Amino acid sequence: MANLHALRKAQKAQGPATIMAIGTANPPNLYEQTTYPDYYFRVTNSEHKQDLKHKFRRICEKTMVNRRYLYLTEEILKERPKLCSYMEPSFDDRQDIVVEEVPKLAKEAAAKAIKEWGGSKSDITHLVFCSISGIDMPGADYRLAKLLGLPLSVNRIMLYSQACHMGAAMLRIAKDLAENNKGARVLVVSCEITVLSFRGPDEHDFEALAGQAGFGDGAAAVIVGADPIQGLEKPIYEIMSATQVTVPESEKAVGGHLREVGLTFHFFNQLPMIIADNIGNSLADAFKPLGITDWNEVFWVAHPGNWAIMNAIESKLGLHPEKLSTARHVFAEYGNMQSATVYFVMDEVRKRSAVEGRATTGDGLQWGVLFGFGPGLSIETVVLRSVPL
Ligand SMILES: CC(C)(COP(=O)(O)OP(=O)(O)OC[C@H]1O[C@@H](n2cnc3c(N)ncnc32)[C@H](O)[C@@H]1OP(=O)(O)O)[C@@H](O)C(=O)NCCC(=O)NCCSC(=O)CC(=O)O
Repeated sequence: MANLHALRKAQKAQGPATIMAIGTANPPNLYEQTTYPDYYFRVTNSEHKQDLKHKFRRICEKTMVNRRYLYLTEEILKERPKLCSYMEPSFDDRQDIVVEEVPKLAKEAAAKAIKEWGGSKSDITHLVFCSISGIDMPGADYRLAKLLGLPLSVNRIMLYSQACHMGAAMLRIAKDLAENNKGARVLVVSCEITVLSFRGPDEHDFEALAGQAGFGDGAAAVIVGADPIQGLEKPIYEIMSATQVTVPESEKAVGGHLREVGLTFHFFNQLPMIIADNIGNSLADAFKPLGITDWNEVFWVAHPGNWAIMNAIESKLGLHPEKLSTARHVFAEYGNMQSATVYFVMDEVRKRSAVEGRATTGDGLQWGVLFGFGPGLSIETVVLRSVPL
């Protein structure tokens, strides 16, 4: 028994899971929000719906998004006109694109993370990959591992058809992998492109229209491992805890359905209040062991969702405006890239901290919260510890 105990102890890492690199990527096509209504109504052959176009312009302005990167272009849409209809069966056309393109964009982000990490690809032991799009066999994880040239021994996990909370949820998974497998180096990748949900406008479907106005395409990757090798690996944040909670009776608050017409999307207008009303309990539970009860004492890496959600959280928790300013900046510059967004925010927080001469990677503070939410309603709360700069 004593030997077994020693064996099990030797299998585990000593220190906490640590984020050692962050990489991000977007498709090359940049769309300014001011001209997007003209583009969108032209490519979807909807110019005759002028009233709806004016409404869409107002919705675009209300999002507070300035610009977004999207994989789809006018040329691609001309080749695949079914994507421009409101509800024509079009799944095969969409699937042909996402199966190929999701791993490719993911590779760009992953390659940047691996470069920053500085280790060898052969030392990557686990790959955790999420995308709403691209269900296939073998999956996008297999394609990504092949594109990157990862060892055949890499342990792969593919998470399809999840949404915005998965950026935080994958850190929860990576933490368990890194801390329970000594020497593990986990490549965590998220890639979201909106090809499944792009569709033409319909005056009776506000939720689809709001989706067209707010979602953007992006990929992000992080490397997670415990016990960084001194002189070789540079910690950015330690992951102290990671938990998920499901808000009861809230499954209709936000979600989607994969159908012949692609991915449909729905949300409640009350979503901001539902999130703001429930996040306080998650924060209290997460920070109780540290004795922290003032949410302005921690740095924030929040999934933005939309502007109203950030307003509701800020007001309910009494947050100072700078706490969500990086989340707002990322949302304004890229839109809601679903599960990838929170990694863009994390990348921006550590870069801004360095540029502004802060003492730590977390705006000069020691403790921080990385927060995600998505269909369920699932709330993910990750406690981060910054490192000195
Ligand atoms: C689209 C919005 C910017 C609109 O902002 P506001 O609601 O403040 O603006 P507003 O009230 O003036 O509404 C703008 C126009 O839309 C109309 N409108 C608003 N709500 C409506 C509804 N439910 N049904 C029909 N029309 C509606 C208004 O009448 C108005 O039209 P008119 O101008 O004609 O009077 C916002 O609702 C928004 O950000 N929605 C995004 C939703 C979203 O993407 N959520 C995803 C987060 S989910 C996530 O991140 C997690 C995940 O995906 O898992």
